[in-house]
Amino acid sequence: MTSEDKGVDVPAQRSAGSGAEVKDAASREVLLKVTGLQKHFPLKKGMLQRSAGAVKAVDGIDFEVHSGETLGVVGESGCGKSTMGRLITRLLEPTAGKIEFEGRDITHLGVGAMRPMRRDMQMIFQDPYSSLNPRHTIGTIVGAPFKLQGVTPEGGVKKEVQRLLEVVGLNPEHYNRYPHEFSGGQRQRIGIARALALNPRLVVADEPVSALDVSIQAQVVNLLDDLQTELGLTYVIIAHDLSVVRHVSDRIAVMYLGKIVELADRESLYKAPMHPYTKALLSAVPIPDPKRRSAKSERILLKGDVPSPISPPSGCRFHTRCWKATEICKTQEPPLVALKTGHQVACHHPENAPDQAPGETVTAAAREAIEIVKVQKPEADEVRKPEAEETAADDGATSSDTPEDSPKE
Ligand SMILES: Nc1ncnc2c1ncn2[C@@H]1O[C@H](COP(=O)(O)OP(=O)(O)OP(=O)(O)O)[C@@H](O)[C@H]1O
Repeated sequence: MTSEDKGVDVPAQRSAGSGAEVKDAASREVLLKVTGLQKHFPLKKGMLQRSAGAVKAVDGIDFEVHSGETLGVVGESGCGKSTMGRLITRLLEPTAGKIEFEGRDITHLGVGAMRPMRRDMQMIFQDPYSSLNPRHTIGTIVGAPFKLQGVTPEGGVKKEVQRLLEVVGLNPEHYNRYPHEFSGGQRQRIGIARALALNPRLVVADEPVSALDVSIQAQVVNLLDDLQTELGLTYVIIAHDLSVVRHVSDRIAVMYLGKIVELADRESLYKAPMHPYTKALLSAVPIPDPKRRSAKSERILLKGDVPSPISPPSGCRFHTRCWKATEICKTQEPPLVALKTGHQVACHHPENAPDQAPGETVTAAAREAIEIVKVQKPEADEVRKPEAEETAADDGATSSDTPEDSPKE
């Protein structure tokens, strides 16, 4: 990462004060509150388009996001993370539940009523290749939110767009260039500049780095982190594995088949995960400590695929893949409850906490549910925060580089 990224100059935007202040987010006001949120996509079949059930993509989730914090949301592909992100930014209409933003119920606001709210909540998308219109210059792309909202920033749109490009570490002189002239990392910076244009309060980033090269991932994650400190942003960052959100999240929600199965402070979740699913996900995360990196460790391989969200398993949805499952797990859905301060889990037999259904016998299927493998943890495939700045190849996104002299990844 470059020094330009670090010392972002943001005079016209909301300032958060010190980073420490920002990271003490749990004590801050609740910016977003989600209660019983559901999204069921109806399935139709035949010529008559008869109803044939529904994909229960998000199936009753509750959480809060505090002003200035980062909530990481993780889970395997198809567990409903993107749908959740699109619901909270109101790009999708919920089937049930409630979404409150700054205390206001926005669950069913129409397009017109949502327009002014859009300034306050923005989304960054996964694919920096398809999320930018190839026929528009980056000036037009980053300036689009001003046009859509009918807002003229002080000094005019061009000046503000150039300032935003600088804020995200791009050369403001590249205002008239097209997306194809930029590398993946640079395009994601363009997406970030566009998201920041209207000085939002909440930014939902849906897998913001998963389409990027590993060395570039660290730079973009660091940029998001720096921007949060500078601008007082609140983030919901969606990722499919825990290594991406590890350094930037204050709290982490783990999703499985449309449900939140664990929600905890980062420290608590990494040190003592309670849900067996989280434990399995964590066992796949590379060890960040360089001294321990060559250490052998155990990886929990979950056998079997994620069941279909059209007809999820009864009781605890994870019971078909869990090595601790008992009869109660098959029949009773465990509620998401706080078993420790700041640590909620939905499990009858949690790890690192008293068993909620002691005396139950593990089912025969559970004994076959996983495979434990000894692995030498790889060194390279992780998002490292400080080291990445020293070692990662620059993605050419500095204000002094040009797209020509910085080859695309
Ligand atoms: N518009 C839609 N119509 C029908 N089903 C949908 C729709 N959008 C998503 N789904 C389904 O909802 C479920 C959750 O999808 P979602 O994209 O939210 O998961 P995800 O955790 O973000 O996965 P990924 O990491 O692969 O994007 C999946 O089974 C998906 O196929």
